[in-house]
Amino acid sequence: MYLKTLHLRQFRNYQDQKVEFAAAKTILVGNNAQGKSNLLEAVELLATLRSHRMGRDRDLVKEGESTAQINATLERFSGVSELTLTLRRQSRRSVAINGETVRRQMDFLGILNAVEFSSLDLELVRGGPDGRRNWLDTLLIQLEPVYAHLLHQYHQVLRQRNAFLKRHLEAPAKSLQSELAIWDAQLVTAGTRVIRRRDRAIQRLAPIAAAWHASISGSTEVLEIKYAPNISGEENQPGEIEQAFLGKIQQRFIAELNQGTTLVGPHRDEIELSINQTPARQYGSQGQQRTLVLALKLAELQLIEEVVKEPPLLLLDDVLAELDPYRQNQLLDTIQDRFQTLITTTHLGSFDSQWLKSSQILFVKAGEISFPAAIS
Ligand SMILES: Nc1ncnc2c1ncn2[C@@H]1O[C@H](COP(=O)(O)OP(=O)(O)OP(=O)(O)O)[C@@H](O)[C@H]1O
Repeated sequence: MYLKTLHLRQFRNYQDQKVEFAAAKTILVGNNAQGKSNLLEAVELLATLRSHRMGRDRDLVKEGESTAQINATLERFSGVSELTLTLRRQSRRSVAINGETVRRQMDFLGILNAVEFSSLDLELVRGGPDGRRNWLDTLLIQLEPVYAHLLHQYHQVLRQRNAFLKRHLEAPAKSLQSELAIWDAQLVTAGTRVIRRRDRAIQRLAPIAAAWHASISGSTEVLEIKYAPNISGEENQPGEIEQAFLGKIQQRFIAELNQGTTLVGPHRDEIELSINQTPARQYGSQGQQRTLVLALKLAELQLIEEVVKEPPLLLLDDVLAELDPYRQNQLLDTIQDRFQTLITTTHLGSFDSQWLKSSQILFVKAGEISFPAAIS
């Protein structure tokens, strides 16, 4: 797929900026805090309706304005689409395809696909499980857009069940059992859907990531990715997972009442990353952790391409300079011209001259983009 144009209006620090992408690779150059990452974030939002920076919609709208809009023209094998995302400071966002408002956000997802790779991704190894869940969920949304809806349903039930538990913190257990059973049933149904999809995604991703990892590390290290659901067990049939889920809720009933929160379910899942059978967080150097994250990102690219049958976009936010020349080349060789790639950097010095020649270079300064004459 190919992103032909992007138009940002009152988005972050952009007032009204159009960009035409004229090559498979675009390098955005500028000092810190000029708007390079903001532009990648706009593309990420079109792909997933999420931002890895976790901002609220009102943070995405330019200061002093009430509405922001991101427009894009995207070319796919099936034809050209115009995508529009409108963000509002005070009310809900809306999306449109070819000028027609789409009521269900999941119908908007899956048109533009992108893999984002930024220095924040190192937190996948070093940080807590919520970052890994979030990463997997964002990938799943692109692999099967209906997942966005399933996840939303689960979180809705979870919020309501938590509110119920909090309201009845001091109540005697017996008096709550029958009402709680209604929430339990909904939590189990919605949660099982999430668990099964996460499990399937990791099963597909893990061997691809392990192969990339072996190739980058020269086969000296073995990467293992394991889904460690909060509802553990060998079961993988929906009925069996539901049974195990309910059983665990019953076990933790008193603890949940005491703490006023839901202690069981996929909101507590973990995705374990290990190298040579040691948890990756403890394993090693920053370089090894970077190799792992690079392998994950290359696996995401490959898996999305396999599933959607078109190469997704790759968004590289200030990460090339952090990779050593060998890993840089590994990444650049993989990309070639197959994946349209947007790259941000503060300086062009670290780029291979061949690469620079075949790339479109844009300068970003204070929310404005200039298109310089070709660099020789
Ligand atoms: N809602 C907003 N309204 C106006 N300006 C904003 C808004 N959100 C962010 N900004 C501005 O955008 C700038 C940050 O841009 P961005 O994160 O894209 O930086 P960058 O060019 O990628 O630089 P770095 O190399 O530091 O990541 C900051 O100046 C910030 O004040």
